[in-house]
Amino acid sequence: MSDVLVRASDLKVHFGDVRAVDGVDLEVRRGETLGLVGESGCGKSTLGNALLRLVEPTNGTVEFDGVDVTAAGRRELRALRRRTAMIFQDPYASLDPRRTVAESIGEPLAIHKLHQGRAARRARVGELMEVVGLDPRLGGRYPHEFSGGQRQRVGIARALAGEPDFVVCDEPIASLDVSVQAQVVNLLVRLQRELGLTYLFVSHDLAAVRQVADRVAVMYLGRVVELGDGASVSSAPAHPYTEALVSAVPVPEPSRERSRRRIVLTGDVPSPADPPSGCRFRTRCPKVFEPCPDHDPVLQPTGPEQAAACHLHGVTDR
Ligand SMILES: Nc1ncnc2c1ncn2[C@@H]1O[C@H](COP(=O)(O)OP(=O)(O)OP(=O)(O)O)[C@@H](O)[C@H]1O
Repeated sequence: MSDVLVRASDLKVHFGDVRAVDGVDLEVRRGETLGLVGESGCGKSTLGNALLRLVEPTNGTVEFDGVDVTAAGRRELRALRRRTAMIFQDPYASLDPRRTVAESIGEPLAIHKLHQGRAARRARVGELMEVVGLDPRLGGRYPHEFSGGQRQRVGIARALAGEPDFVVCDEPIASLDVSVQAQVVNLLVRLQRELGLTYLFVSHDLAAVRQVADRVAVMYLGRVVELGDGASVSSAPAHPYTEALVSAVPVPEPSRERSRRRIVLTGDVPSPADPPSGCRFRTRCPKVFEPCPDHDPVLQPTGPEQAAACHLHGVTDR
């Protein structure tokens, strides 16, 4: 069995002129949490959706457990739907307000024909609620009767209903009160351990990603510019963009925090409809050198478990 569960190869998703994902090669390993960070609009959600084939790629392939899902027929796609799930940023928007939470959690069971029959389904919904720390007796209530953290637990229970292997967590704590963020993160970590899940954890917040991720992929304008184990990426970033992201994260110790040097990127993020020629970070890069070669760099190893797409790390062409 390969240790890679999901593999994207030269994946592109364009919406008209907008190159939301523009040539991504990425592997998600079985049982890991791969963090995906980058500024708003860099293509994180689109990449997550494309890995689950919720959007059609413009180019490239996605393999799930060795099967090319971009070429999958209906049966294979149905199997993929069952083995994958998504946890959304805003459970309020992703849950149907007119359905009880038990109905919402039970819906994937009906879709995937699991635990058939009323009693079996009811029992399974109760079990799922318990797994995420909700009292099953609250199953008859509606989403608006729950707090934000509880609603996210409902969203997680719904995601787990099909017994997925791979879960894309798209900013799962961004809309929650700070006080409950840690509880939801701890729940996700516990569920991963207990159920052997593989996560893609999408966030604009490097500090949040660092807490949960084994490895981190950094995205900029539709491409992965750095990939590595969490410790290396955050303590010795190899790409100038990652360096800027790392420098923006506050340090808990006051003495180190006082001497923290922030790298403030100047200039606007270019439009994904018209990315700069050559390296697409060059218009904002503090380390741009003249002349950076005029093609887009590809990921090059910079350490045992680290790679960066930057001309500082050797010049290669695709
Ligand atoms: N369905 C769509 N149709 C057209 N453009 C889209 C669509 N979905 C996303 N985009 C555009 O693609 C680019 C990438 O968006 P995406 O939501 O993937 O980024 P993101 O990094 O997840 O940002 P955020 O954190 O704000 O969600 C943006 O310019 C966005 O406007």
